[in-house]
Amino acid sequence: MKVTIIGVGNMGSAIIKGLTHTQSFTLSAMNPVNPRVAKLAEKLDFKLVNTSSEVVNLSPDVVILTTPAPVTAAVAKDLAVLNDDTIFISAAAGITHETLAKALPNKIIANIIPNTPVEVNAGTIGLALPAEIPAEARLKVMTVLDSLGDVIEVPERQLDIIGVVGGCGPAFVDVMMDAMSDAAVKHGLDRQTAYEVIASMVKGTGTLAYDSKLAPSLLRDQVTSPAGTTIKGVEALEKYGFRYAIMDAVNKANGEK
Ligand SMILES: NC(=O)C1=CN([C@@H]2O[C@H](COP(=O)(O)OP(=O)(O)OC[C@H]3O[C@@H](n4cnc5c(N)ncnc54)[C@H](O)[C@@H]3O)[C@@H](O)[C@H]2O)C=CC1
Ligand SMILES: O=C(O)[C@@H]1CCC=N1
Repeated sequence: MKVTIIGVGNMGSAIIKGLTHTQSFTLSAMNPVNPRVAKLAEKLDFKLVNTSSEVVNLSPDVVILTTPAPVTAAVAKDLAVLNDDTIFISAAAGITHETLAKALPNKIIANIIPNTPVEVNAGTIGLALPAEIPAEARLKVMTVLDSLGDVIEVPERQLDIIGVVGGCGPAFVDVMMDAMSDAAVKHGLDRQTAYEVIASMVKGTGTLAYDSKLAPSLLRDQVTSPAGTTIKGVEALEKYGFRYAIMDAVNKANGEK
C-alpha cells in the first residue's frame, strides 16, 4: 500500500517512524523545504516531495494529513484531484469530517487523533469513520492504524475528548515524570537511572491497567500498604490538589475557559 504523509513535524515524523518499523508500506511525504525533514527522509529512506502536484504524481492509496490544523482544509483541497479511491486520514485536531468533506468531495475521509507513542508502535489512536465507509476502505484504514498502536473507534462527537486524553495525555505524563526525576535526583539518584526507572514504571503501570482492565483507584489501593510509604505520598498528592490539577488540565485542553 502506498502511504503519503503530508506535514512532517512532530506528529508526521512519529507516524513515519512507526510505519517504517512495520516495513509493510511504500512511504512518501510532503513538507515545505526543510533540512530536518530532508535528513529524516535520507535516514529512513522514504521519498520526500515539496508540492501537492508531486503528491498527485505519486498516486498514493492513503494520504495522512498531519499539517497544522488551520491550513489542513486548504492543503486537502489541493489534493482533491487525486483518484476517488484515495483514502484521506486527517490527524488535525478540531478539523471536522464536514470541513474536510467540503475540501475533498467524493473522497473517503477518516478523522483520527493519534499520539506521539505511534513512533514506537505503541500509540493510542482515536478514530472516527463515516457510517457509509465501504468495507475495503475500512480495512485499508485499519491496516495502517493498527500497525501504529491501539485504535479506539468512537463517534466523531467524542473525538475531541479522546484526543485530549490520548493525544495531549503523553505531555501531562511527561510533566509528572520530569518532576519525579527531579525529586529522585534530589535524593541521590543519577539523572539517567532516574529516567530509566520512571519510564519503566509508567510503561508497566499502563500495561497493568490496560491488561487487567481494573479501575485505577483499585490498582492504587493494591500499592498502598497499611501504614506504609505510598499512602503518605498519596496524602501529599491530595494536599497539593494533584487530582484536580489533572482534571483541570483535561478541562483546559478540551477548550474550557
Ligand atoms: N503533536 C502531537 O502529539 C499531535 C498532533 N496532532 C495534529 O497533528 C498536526 C501537526 O501537529 P504537530 O506535528 O505537533 O505540528 P508541527 O508544527 O510539529 O508540524 C507541522 C508540520 O507541517 C508542515 N507544514 C506546514 N504547512 C504545510 C503545508 N501547507 N503542506 C505540508 N506541510 C506543511 C510544517 O512544515 C511542519 O513540518 C496538527 O494538526 C495537530 O492537531 C494530533 C495529535 C497529536
Ligand atoms: O497540542 C495539540 O494541539 C495537539 C493535539 C493533540 C496533541 N497535540
